[in-house]
Amino acid sequence: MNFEDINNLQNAFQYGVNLGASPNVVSTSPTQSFMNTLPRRLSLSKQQKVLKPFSTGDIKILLLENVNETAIANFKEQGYQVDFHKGALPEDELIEKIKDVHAIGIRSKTHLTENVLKHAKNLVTIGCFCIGTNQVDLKYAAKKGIAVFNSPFSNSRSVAELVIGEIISLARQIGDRSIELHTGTWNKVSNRCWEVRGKTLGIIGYGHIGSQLSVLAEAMGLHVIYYDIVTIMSLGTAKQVSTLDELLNKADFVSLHVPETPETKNMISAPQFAAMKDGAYLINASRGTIVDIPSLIMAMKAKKIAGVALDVYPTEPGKNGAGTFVDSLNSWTSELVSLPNVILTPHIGGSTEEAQSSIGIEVSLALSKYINEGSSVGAVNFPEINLKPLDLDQENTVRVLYIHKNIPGVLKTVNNILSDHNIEKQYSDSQGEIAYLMADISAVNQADIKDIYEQLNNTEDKVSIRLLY
Ligand SMILES: NC(=O)c1ccc[n+]([C@@H]2O[C@H](COP(=O)([O-])OP(=O)(O)OC[C@H]3O[C@@H](n4cnc5c(N)ncnc54)[C@H](O)[C@@H]3O)[C@@H](O)[C@H]2O)c1
Ligand SMILES: O=C(O)CC[C@@H](O)C(=O)O
Repeated sequence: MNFEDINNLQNAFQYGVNLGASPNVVSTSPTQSFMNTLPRRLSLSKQQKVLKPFSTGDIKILLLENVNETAIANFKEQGYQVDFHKGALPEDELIEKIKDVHAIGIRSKTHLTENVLKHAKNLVTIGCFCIGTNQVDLKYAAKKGIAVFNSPFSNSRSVAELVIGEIISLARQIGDRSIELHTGTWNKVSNRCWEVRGKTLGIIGYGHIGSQLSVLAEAMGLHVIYYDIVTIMSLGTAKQVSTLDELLNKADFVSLHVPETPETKNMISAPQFAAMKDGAYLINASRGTIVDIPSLIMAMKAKKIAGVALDVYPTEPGKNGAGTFVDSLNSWTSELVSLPNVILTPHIGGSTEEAQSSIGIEVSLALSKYINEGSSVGAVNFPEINLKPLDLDQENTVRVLYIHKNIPGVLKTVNNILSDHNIEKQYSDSQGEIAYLMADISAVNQADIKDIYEQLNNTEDKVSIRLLY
């Protein structure tokens, strides 16, 4: 990018970046109306200076997987160009599209691997409009200077509520009774149908979702035990157990709420099914790789496990539609669907109006703040830094956003370049191989901007650079 490109961009941002402007949020419930105040609560003051972002073209945002309309509205309000798609894209199309966008918004189906990201020439930031970020190569993204944001808890309650519904549905075999009646069969039975009161729920992973579930489950009279790799304060009368086996030995219902990591891959497999109580139930609304499904099928056929609810799968279809959940996707599909008391949902744990609308607002604000101001607060792969927005009277102040390799001597080089000017504020932090410096430089004229840009751009250890003014 040369300086002329930079100047040509300014008109593209004539709509400014005031995040406080009306958000066009859809309101559907009391919870929602609280969440709808989020943009106002996070808004920039009217007295703040509107910074003009630079890039090689207008800011282009690619939104996949039916990201909520609240995000589209927020991005459009920034003046960005939004390319919206309901589903995920096949890899070749994704590679074509990602080549010239500055930001991409995805959910769980789009895999932003090194192979995809290496084609992203202008990508500044990635928004995961969900909790999980395992679908993104976070390390490679950081190496390329791309900040990744997510929504750490906006759909936690929705998942916990789904699991509560599934606990009762499994205990009462509701899925099977419903399928039977749909096909004309009246089957009024009580055999092996239970109340949940007094039973034990074992929660694996006591984070945002696991702890919400704990509170809801106790309200229904379940005893709660949980296993986590860190010691976590229990809510209510729940008790942390020290081993996974102890939890599996004691729980009537086991619910998984751990992230996808190398340690959690096939965390529940044949030995763990063997350790579970006879007739126990399993619920997985975390990630599909955590349960070894062929072992689950064996445990169910042996009547060791009385029922299972799955919301996530090792491989999931990229789009909605008939004929997508079949053996060619996961070889065991037809065997699994033929078993009794198996509740299967299409990764809808976080799919409620409330959650999706909140996530849309939260992640689009984080991306806009990063694009417009450089604030990386909330980034999951990147040093989190922020400087307060510039005031209107700071007319000749330039904000330098400099991402560089985390090696000795870089700051000395950068500060040598900046030393002819007044560095009003500077904030720098590092995470792993990457470091990020934000600096506000005052008394800078147009020619100085060009000079600062070119000098910084020529530094050896630069990963990427943006100047805002
Ligand atoms: N089905 C859905 O639609 C849906 C929606 C949201 C989240 N999720 C999934 O649920 C997972 C959990 O979400 P969360 O917000 O509660 O995450 P979280 O980070 O708040 O909590 C995860 C907990 O798991 C623990 N943990 C990590 N590794 C562990 C291990 N090996 N053994 C035991 N405990 C371990 C952590 O210490 C933490 O307490 C997410 O990572 C995501 O994959 C699914
Ligand atoms: O909305 C999605 O696709 C993902 C939901 C969930 O798995 C998450 O990680 O938040």
